This record gives sequence, C-alpha cells and structure tokens, in this order.
Amino acid sequence: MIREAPFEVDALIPKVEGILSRLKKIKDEIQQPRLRSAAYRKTTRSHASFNLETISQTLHGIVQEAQRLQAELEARAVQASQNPVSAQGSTTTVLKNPEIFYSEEGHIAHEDAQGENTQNGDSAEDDENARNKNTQNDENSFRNHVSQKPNQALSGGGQRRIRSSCSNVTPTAAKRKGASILNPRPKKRRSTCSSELNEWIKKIQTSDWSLGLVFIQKSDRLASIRLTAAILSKKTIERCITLISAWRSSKVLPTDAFRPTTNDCIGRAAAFARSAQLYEANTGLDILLVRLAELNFALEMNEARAGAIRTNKRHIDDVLNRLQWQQTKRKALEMRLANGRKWLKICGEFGPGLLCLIPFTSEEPCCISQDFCYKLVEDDIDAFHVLVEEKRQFIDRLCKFGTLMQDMLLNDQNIEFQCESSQLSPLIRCTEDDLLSFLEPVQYLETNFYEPVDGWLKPRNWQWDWPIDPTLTPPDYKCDLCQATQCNCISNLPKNCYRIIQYGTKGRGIQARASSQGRLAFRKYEYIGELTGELVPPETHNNGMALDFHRPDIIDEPVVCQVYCEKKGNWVRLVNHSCKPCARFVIKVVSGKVRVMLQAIQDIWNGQELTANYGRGYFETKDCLCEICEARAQSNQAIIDSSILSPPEVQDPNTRDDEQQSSASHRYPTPPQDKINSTQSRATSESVTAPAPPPTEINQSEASYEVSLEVPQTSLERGVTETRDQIRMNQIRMKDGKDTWAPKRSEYSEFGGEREGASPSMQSFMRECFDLDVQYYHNEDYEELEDVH
Ligand SMILES: C[S@@+](CC[C@H](N)C(=O)[O-])C[C@H]1O[C@@H](n2cnc3c(N)ncnc32)[C@H](O)[C@@H]1O
Repeated sequence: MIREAPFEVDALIPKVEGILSRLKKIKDEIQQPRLRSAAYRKTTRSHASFNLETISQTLHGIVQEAQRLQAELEARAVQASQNPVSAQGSTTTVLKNPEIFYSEEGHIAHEDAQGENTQNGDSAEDDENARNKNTQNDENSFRNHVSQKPNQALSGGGQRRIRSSCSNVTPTAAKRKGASILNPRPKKRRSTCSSELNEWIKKIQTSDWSLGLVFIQKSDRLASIRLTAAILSKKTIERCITLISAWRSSKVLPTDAFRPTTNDCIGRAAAFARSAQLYEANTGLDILLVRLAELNFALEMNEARAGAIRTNKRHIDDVLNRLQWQQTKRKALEMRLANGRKWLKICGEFGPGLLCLIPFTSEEPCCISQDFCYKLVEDDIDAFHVLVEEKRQFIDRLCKFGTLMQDMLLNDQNIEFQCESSQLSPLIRCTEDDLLSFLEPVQYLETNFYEPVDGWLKPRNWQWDWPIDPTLTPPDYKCDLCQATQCNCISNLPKNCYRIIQYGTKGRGIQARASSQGRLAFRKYEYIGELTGELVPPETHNNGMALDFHRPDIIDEPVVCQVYCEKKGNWVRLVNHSCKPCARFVIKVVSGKVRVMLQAIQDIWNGQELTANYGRGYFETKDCLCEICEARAQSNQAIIDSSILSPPEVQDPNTRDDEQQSSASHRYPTPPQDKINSTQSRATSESVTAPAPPPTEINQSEASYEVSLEVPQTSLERGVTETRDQIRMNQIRMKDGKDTWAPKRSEYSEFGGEREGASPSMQSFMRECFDLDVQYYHNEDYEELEDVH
C-alpha cells in the first residue's frame, strides 16, 4: 500500500520533537527528582527506564519508517515511470480510505471509540467488553504513557496538530496494539465537535468556581478539558477540606489494611486488592481509599511483572489464591488492575497526590465521575497533563496536600491543616493564594518559642539574669525523668502514638493509638508528650488557649509566663478537658528546661481519648461536654422526663422521627434537686462510664457513680476536715461551684486536677445531711502520684 509520503514525514517531525522534549524531562527528573512517596518513586524510576526503552524503540521505528517511506517513494517513482495512471489512482484510494485512521499519538482509533464516549459526557453504560479491551490497552501502554508526546494536544501556540489519516505509529506500538501499519484496525476516530466543545468551555468558564482557565481552549479534547477544569476549581479546595474533616470523624482506620507487612509483591498486591473491596464507595473518603488501593494494587502487580510487557495471568491467579477468592472474582480483580493502572497514568509525574483532587462525584459544571476517569484514553490523559502544566505551581501545591493526606490515611501520620484552625472565609471569594494556604500543614513547634518582650517583668523570686527564656534551668539541674544533668529524654518521648479526631461538639481531640487494637497505648505515669507554644508574659491571654506556667523550683512557685498555643504549638494543645481525665499536665524539668508535660494517670488503651483536667473555672462560662458531664446532663433529662406528670403523648403520625430525635438531644440545665436517689444515680452512671478498656483491665473499684448535688456552703465546709482520705470530686460535683475549700496547691495535679480532699466522714455526712448513699474510695492514684513524684 502506498501512502502520501510528505504527510508521513510531517508526522515524523512532531514525533521526534516529542521524544526530545521527553528526554529533556527525564534528564530534569534525574537531576531534580520531585518529592514523592516511596512507593511512587519506585514506579517513577521504572517509568523513566520504560521511557528510555520506549523512546529507543520509537526512534528505531522512526528510522525504519523513514527507510520504508524512502523505499515507497522510490517504488512509486519506478511505478509512475512504468504506469503513471495506476500509480496516481492507488494513492488516492489510500488517502480516501476512511478505515485508515489513527489517533494522533499513533494509537489505533478503536480506543477513541471509547474516548468519544468520554468526551460526549459520562455515559452510564459500562460495557464490560469495552472495559476489558481498554484494560488490555492500558496494560500495553502503561509503560509508554509518560513518553507520549504531550505537546501534540496543543493546537495553539505554534504547536502542530496532526489530525488526518497519517500514520505516525511505530511498528512496535502498532504490533502491540494487535495491528500492523499496513493493516490497521478498521475503526474511525472522531473528534469532539467544536460546537459541543465551545458549549462546555462556556459552561465551565462561567462557573463561579473556576480558576484561571483561559488556556483550556488550547486543547480540543473535551475530556481533558473537563478534567483539568474540575481540578483547577475552587471546588477542589472545598473537597479537600471535606476530606480532612471526613478523616477526622472517620471511625475506620485504613492503616492496617493498607500496610501489608509481607515482603513479596504478590502478597502486598493481594492486601491492596482486599483493601479496595473494603470500602463501599459512599463518601469521598471511601472513594479516595478505593483509588489508593487500586493504584497500589497496580503498582505491586507492575513490580511482579518485573519488566515484562504483559501481566502474567499466573500473577492474577496468585493474588486470587492469596485472597482465597474463587475464579469468579477474576474479572473483578482484572478490572481493579485496569483501574489502578488508569490512576497511575492519570497521576503521571504529579504522583498519587493528584487522586485527592479529582472529583469524587459528578458535580457541575464538569461532571467528572469515577467512571469517567476509568474510561479516559491515553490521548485525553496526555492532553490533560499538558493543560495542567500551565498551572504547574498551583497543581504542585495541591498535590503536596494530596500526598500529606495520603500520609495521614495510609502511613499513620498526624498532620493538621491550616483550614482546621483558621476561620475560613467563603471559598468563592478567596484568592488562589488564600485557597492554597488553607491546605498548608500546620508547622509544629518542637520546643517552646521564646522572644523577649518589652515590659515583661522579672518574676518574683527570680534568681538569674533577666530577660531570659523563663523555662531555662541552671546546668546542674537534674532531669526529673532520668535524674541526669544532661540527657535526651525529651527526644525519647513516644512517637506518633496518637491520632487527631473530631469529638463531636468538643471539637478535635486526641485519641491514643497503640501498636495494635486492644493494646495499651500508654502506661500509668508514662510521659506522653510536651505541650509547646509561644512563651508570653503572664496574663497576656485569657481565651482558654494559654496555660499559666509556674516554676515549682522557685520559692512561691510564681507564674513566670504563659504557654500560648493558639497560633503555634504542637498536637498536645488539642487534648480536651475531662472531669475524669486519663492524663494530666505537670511541670517537670526535662532535658535542661522546665516543661509542661502530659502524663498518663492511668493505663490508657488504644482508642481511648486523651484528656486532662483544665482546672477549675475553665468551664464557668461554657458547658463542659466531657462524657461525665454529658452523662449527667442526660441523666438529669431522664429525671425531668420521668417526673413529667402529663399523660403520655399520642404520637402525631405526621411527626417525623428526626424531629423527635433532635429535641431529645437538647441539653437541659441541671435541675435543682434537694435529694437525689442514689440508686437512680448509680443506674445512670453505669451507662456512662468513659471509654472502656479491654474487659480484663477494668478495675472494678474505680467504677464511677454520678451524683449531682446542691450542697449548702456551710455543709460543704463541715464535711471537709483535715483527714487525708480522698474522694474523686469529679464523681461528686458541688453545685455551688465556689472555690471555698482548696487543698494545698501541691496537692493538686499541677494544672487543675481537682482532686479535692474529703474526710472519711464524708460518707456519713452525705448520708446524714442528704440521706444519700455515696460510694467513695481511697484515692489510690493520688497517693501514688505523691509518693512517686
Ligand atoms: C485546647 S483546645 C482543645 C482542642 C479543641 N477541641 C480544638 O478542636 O481545637 C480547648 C477548647 O476545646 C474545647 N473543649 C475541650 N474540652 C472540652 C470539654 N470537655 N467540653 C467542651 N468543650 C471542650 C473548648 O472549646 C476549649 O476551649
């Protein structure tokens, strides 16, 4: 078959240009590798080698093609000289033959039949066969995808766009596609019609959410334009913020599922394939986890392939066997693999961080669904990469967020983002910079930040130079943890043993994390972490985010500064208050400085919330929502409910269930009660005990009983004598709330652990005055703490 030679040569030029630009990128990549996750780096390295391999193959193909063309030209010249009429006819026939159509990257047009689907909207039809065919193509082209010449997607800016029946496919590629140059697949490539394209572009550009999308007109591939526009939209920022809060509220910990321990890649592939099955794609977070599982599954399967072009069917069998799945699941598994490879292609050199940025549901104006992504063809993906390149910095910053998000989901990292602590203005009005800053990680302070401030008065009884960092200690001070004058204790505190999660209306809080479920996260008295923040003069802040820092080593223990942790600090500042805390803040000399340390006051189990007592007065102006107070509020409400004498209401059949529920969830103020039936109180409290440690660990003597009392001041004073027995005051709340009786300061846990004293006669006092049977016990914790520390 003879083709019009000049056309073919034209096609070769951009091909060569594409290869040159690709080589340059690979060189840059080698010289300045971008920040990526380890797993991804591994693939990218192999991408680079694939690219080189492919490039050399392509170059080889080009040379062959050039030689063939030369031979054809010569043959035509000979033919023309022998029979001028038939030679002309032959050329014309070939050029008009609609069956000889290639897509511009040299891939045979059958892929574009799907591409057209994609471009014409998100067809709901999920043709298994088409997907499988696609899968096969993916597999073939996976290694090549990064090396495709991206600039061809541009029609403007001096780029040449080739959209005719020319063949610039390399013999190798064509062979892999199951066709030869001389016998291409009889499919015709159709492009997006320009009116449809213009309509979409108009719709996208007039959306309030779009971000700098002038350049999208540089491509005529609708699918790539829609994907680019969807990512470069303010909605992406909104989605990311939603992802963060979904993760904070998520009860699921994907980490274990996503962290296969085995060394062999089939084992890891099986683990990821299982992970992908775990999540029903209900929420954006679920969908992201499925994407990540699929991508990692594909990575592992690629590794198993060890350089071979095709996946060995045996590897699929191996995965099925590992999972003990029947052969009936084979198709589904292959589909996952195809999906994973599609994600790899889409992420390209941006890395898997990009997965967070792709919409999870088909939202206007771009309507990108999961299925839309699965059906993207190589040309679209390449064109997409070219388009997003125009906003490289923006995308890179977003991808950095995506990578951090992934670290949180899969690698157990705890990262706070600016959007969680700052007051967000409506995104629609924000500048690009503002939007990006919301997704920046909060930088934690490893140690307190001190800067001298004018007018910071020397604390009472201060014996050293002033002004100076008020937490410094003289060199002969011993560390409270190890008793050495020089040590590294502060660096040896537990690492990453927590998770930031949302605790309803209390806001975020800290959950203890052990190495595995049902394990102890912190032992009693273990130091969990240091609270860090800005050191500011005493009485600078009173918004609840500054903690008075007194020096126990100075006479009278003066407050020398405040640790202000609203703007700068570390995760410890997120520890919430509880009236029955499991930890406490204590001031200790550790590794050469006086520090606020968070210390466990009981064994703390995996999953338990880390809480400390904020001290008296903190919740004078707002409600404490700790489990104890919540339970009390509920029990009070139960009392109110049960004491309402009105006849039971007949339910209005028109009343919605959720209306009833919402009224039931209101908090009621504590009702005045002269007496409280102790039996009733116990019954209530039993249902409220704080997060249950594993059954074997429950200390029955510590079971708590909830009582609310109105105690006359004088009676309270009467009840408190100088005996040393302790009662847990968080179990008996004195409603007068006045600070009339206080044990010596040193008897407190440093930061307001209200372990108030009570006499052993308290029990009889309660019985006498209130006819109330109060169970109390010797405060073991307290005494031990005193003894030990
Ligand atoms: C030091 S911050 C703790 C972290 C905070 N929950 C957050 O999301 O940033 C203290 C604030 O958390 C909230 N908080 C902590 N414990 C609480 C409790 N038991 N009841 C109600 N609010 C609480 C209060 O708003 C308090 O001012």
